[in-house]
Amino acid sequence: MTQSYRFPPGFHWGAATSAYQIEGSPLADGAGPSIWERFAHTPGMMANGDTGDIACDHYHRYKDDVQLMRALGLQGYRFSIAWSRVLPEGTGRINQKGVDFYSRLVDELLENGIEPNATLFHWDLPAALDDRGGWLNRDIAHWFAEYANVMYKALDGRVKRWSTLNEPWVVTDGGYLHGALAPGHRSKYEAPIAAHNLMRASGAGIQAYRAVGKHEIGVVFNIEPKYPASNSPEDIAATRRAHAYMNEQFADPALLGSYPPELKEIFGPAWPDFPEDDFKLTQQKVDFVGLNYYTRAVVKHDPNAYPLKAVPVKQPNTTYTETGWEVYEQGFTDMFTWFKQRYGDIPLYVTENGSAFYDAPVAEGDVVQDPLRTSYLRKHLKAMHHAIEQGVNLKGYYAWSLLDNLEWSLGFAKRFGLYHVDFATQKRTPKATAKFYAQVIETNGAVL
Ligand SMILES: N#[N+]C[C@@H]1[C@@H](O)[C@H](O)[C@@H](O)[C@@H]2O[C@H]12
Repeated sequence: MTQSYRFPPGFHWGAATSAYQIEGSPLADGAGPSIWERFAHTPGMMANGDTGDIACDHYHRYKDDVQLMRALGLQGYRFSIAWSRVLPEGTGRINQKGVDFYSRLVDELLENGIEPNATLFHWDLPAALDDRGGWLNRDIAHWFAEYANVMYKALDGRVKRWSTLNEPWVVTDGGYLHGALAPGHRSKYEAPIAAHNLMRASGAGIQAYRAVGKHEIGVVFNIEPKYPASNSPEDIAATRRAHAYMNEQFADPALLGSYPPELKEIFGPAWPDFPEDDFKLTQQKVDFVGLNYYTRAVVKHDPNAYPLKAVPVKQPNTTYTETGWEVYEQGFTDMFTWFKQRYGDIPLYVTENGSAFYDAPVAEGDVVQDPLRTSYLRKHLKAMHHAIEQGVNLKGYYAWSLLDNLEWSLGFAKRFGLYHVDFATQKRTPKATAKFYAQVIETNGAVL
């Protein structure tokens, strides 16, 4: 009997984006600058000098982009809200034009039968708050709750699925430890403090929602399963450190109210003794957790690697994406199994999954042929189905991404979109993967 890949009735199919990566017009209509506005305009920080000044011009083209979603039969759309568009100084004064943009977007989605899924923070912290210490200032938990309440009041009811944070690990590893992302700090003393305050803020945002919200709220983590390069004790220990640092550092305080012991081993004297009371804030009941999966890492011990003493090992005879990530769909299944074993049967959404591959230029009216991206999607959807068959409480999937967009400091060259974007003309062209995904949605997976 051939395997059926039909998903459970009501499984939710969507696509995802984020504000700074697609909107453009970051300072329009009274918006304040974010740390990404500053970082992108700092010479040398962005590939090819690319910025989010225009990006996909979604701020002006959102109605057309909603029609692109409708053409695929998307049931949901995960987007993020630019904090400094609605609170230009991060707290206090509300920029109603900024709030109105997201209100119009939500209404456009609902009018086209697409469920809005809003992320409050997808890396673009208001610059004014960074000037006050940003994620290093414990007050940011209150600043975030104030911002969250502004958006709950404006959108809750029309938005029925909220996330507090997107991928806090990337914020601290890229923005505070290695300096490759905004705000570009390089300190093993700052990274744990920023990480802890991110989870305090997430907890404060969830607490605030419980007081006024009537629907669902959760948090989104990136998970990269780690596999030892050998059975040597050193490699196994290195793998454990890498796993705790990336996959448990944020989910544990949110879902268990503690940190894994490896973090003190990794950071040593740079690891603060956080007040026990903080975990009463970080640990809040969530209605779901969003998991972003792209790849796995095979890990070996390296005494010179800072600060993990662990490095990834490239694998032979396999496919790697344009972002240097191994195509490894078994890791997708393994991730769900691990997460359920450690944190219990929490409802889960795949809030991002996708791949960047080179896309050949297109002729007018053609479909961009992208076989490697379609293969990646097909393999990962099948792996996701296996997880559901093993009892994982998986409710939905958001493909990353609806559109080719600004891949942060990697610029526009890394293309993840279901739709190709010609950034010179802003023309959107469907890729073959978009057509395939539309069939997956229409058949609820039976086409796989
Ligand atoms: N790189 N990459 C693709 C994708 C990025 O574009 C998203 O903004 C992040 O949430 C996450 O890192 C994943």
